[in-house]
Amino acid sequence: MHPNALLDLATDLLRQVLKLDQPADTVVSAFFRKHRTLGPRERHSLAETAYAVLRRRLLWAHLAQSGSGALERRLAILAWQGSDTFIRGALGPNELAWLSQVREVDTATLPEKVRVNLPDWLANALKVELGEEFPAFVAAMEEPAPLDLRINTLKAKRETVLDALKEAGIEAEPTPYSPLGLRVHGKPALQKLPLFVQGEVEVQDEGSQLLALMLGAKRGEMVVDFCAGAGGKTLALGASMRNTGRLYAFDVSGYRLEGLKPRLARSGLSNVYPAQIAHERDERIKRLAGKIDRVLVDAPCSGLGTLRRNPDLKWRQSPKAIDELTAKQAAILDSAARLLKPGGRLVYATCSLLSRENEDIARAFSAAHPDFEPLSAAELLATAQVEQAETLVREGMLRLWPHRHATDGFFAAAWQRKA
Ligand SMILES: C[S@@+](CC[C@H](N)C(=O)[O-])C[C@H]1O[C@@H](n2cnc3c(N)ncnc32)[C@H](O)[C@@H]1O
Repeated sequence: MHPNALLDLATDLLRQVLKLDQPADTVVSAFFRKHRTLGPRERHSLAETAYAVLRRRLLWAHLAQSGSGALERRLAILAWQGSDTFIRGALGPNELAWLSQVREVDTATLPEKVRVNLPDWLANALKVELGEEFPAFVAAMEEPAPLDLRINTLKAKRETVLDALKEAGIEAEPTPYSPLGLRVHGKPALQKLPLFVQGEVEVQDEGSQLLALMLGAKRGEMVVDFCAGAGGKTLALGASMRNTGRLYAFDVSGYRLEGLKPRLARSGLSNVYPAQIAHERDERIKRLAGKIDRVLVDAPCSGLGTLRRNPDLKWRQSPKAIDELTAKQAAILDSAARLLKPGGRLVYATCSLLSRENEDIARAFSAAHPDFEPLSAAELLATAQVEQAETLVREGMLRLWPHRHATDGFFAAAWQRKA
């Protein structure tokens, strides 16, 4: 495709993505469905350019002020993710001169807000969380998230998968904390590899693997994954139960649960019972009250721990949305806790970075439920063979950060229901 035509498409895509009324990946997928003739390289440049703009939106918007023409076109030029020679082929003499001039700007001299690329409410909250680590966090948000795999222990061992990947020309290494994880170098296509098709591995961030390990689900138990979604953690729990017992995968979204089906088929698990519930107080929950050994609440949250993958979230979330989420999180945790038998284990988890969605919810739950004893995350993780477990924990709760642990941002707290 001629550079001009591709830049026009990038401009059009950015116009849609920057409405921020839908998740960026939804907008990008719909755009590619509409433009079916685009090749893989062109898709890659368009999608990566859109994400690059979202990641550093305030910086690009600041630099774009000096140019002329459609704002989205200027943003696409500045953030272009593809060959420089190619994009220059789309520019007229004025744009070329402008681009050279903008590239001379020393970004270190720009105002802080433009350098951190976060809305004020979020930057302020994260400064409180992180103190002097805030700049390291900001820098980490500009790095791509790694590609991690979880070994399906029903079907394979980490060493054999590592060898098979090597044979396929894919480099990987064991993840530093999860005993079930591999971190793959680069972004190779894995979907067609026999070990993926046959369910020996699943793509799962190392942090997500650690949450499932904290639940410690065992053979023959009754376990509930209360907010199962497309089942990332369900699959890990089912394997940890050695495909025995009963694992209920609940979610209010039938659409998300549908996504679990092909993954379940690959995994070889037959102990999983997916069920759509109407809300957290559904009849089904009442029927199972007091009967369950372990419950994971992977609560709906702001998702801010996944900003490297979903940079649009920082512009789409708001303090008001967080207020609504925290009310929901508390209600779900409260209801899910009723499921537990005496002696049973409850884990509350999010992929949020904000204490409002994390420690505050956990502390309020502890205060309102003296019959639930808080458990030490470090001890639970160490028991699950997690290396350096104590470095993953703050005040007894799991707290993972992209800049510290190279995982997505995650939180988890655990309790035991008193006998
Ligand atoms: C963080 S996502 C779950 C991700 C999933 N556990 C995984 O590992 O792939 C949160 C899920 O909670 C679901 N959810 C929202 N409200 C709920 C409720 N009241 N009861 C149960 N699930 C709910 C959402 O549909 C969403 O799938």
